[in-house]
Amino acid sequence: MIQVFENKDILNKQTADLFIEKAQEAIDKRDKFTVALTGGSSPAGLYKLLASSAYKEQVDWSKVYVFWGDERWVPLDDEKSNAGAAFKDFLNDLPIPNDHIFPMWKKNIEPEAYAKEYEAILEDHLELGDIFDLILLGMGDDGHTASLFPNQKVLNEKEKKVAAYYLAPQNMYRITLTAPLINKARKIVFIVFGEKKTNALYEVIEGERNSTLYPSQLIQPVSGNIVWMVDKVAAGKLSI
Ligand SMILES: O=C(O)[C@H](O)[C@@H](O)[C@H](O)[C@H](O)COP(=O)(O)O
Repeated sequence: MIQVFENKDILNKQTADLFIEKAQEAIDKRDKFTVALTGGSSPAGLYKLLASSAYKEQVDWSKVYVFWGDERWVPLDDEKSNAGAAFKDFLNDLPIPNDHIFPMWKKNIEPEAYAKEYEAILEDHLELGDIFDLILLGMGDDGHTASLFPNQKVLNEKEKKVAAYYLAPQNMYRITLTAPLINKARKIVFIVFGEKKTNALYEVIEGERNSTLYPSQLIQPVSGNIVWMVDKVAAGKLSI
């Protein structure tokens, strides 16, 4: 499903409402809510809203478990850290127990080894070992999502739930949930806005099927429960 909003502010508000709804539903049914956050700049507005007084009281944060969809392999105090940004944007302001928050980075360990450790963490906390209640995703202007970048071997990963690899064009390691794991989520929400995304969004949604070039095409949850929250500008080339 694609939902097009007039602007980024309305998009963020609707996404915050959806987040709250999914959190309440999961807590009512299973007494916990497991969410994977996205990095990059797209979620900042959403995160700030969730920590604002209008939203904060609507969730029992003590039952929330926070993971990430992907991470740049840098310490949390590095400005490139997805986890570091999320702490600043909202996690520091919410009463989530520290041992419910699982950044995809740890010191004194190699990224590949931590990917294995992260799989074990997921197995301990997710229902049936791999079902997230909600996964938030952004999309790059090249059509990547999480750290599933065009032309990378990780796109073919079928066994691992979490993979780490050296991303040569960025000269850094990336760690990411793999597409098969992401696709098991109960609900996937993409957040996409701005004119830099217009072309890639068109290719991903309506272009030829080519997930090597447009990895976001790999994201098709088994539940069928995916929603693209997009603004009018990003949706500019879509036929809807
Ligand atoms: O670590 C990352 O870079 C991401 O998680 C990545 O997949 C991001 O969501 C897109 O690149 C969109 O980035 P922006 O939100 O900055 O446009």
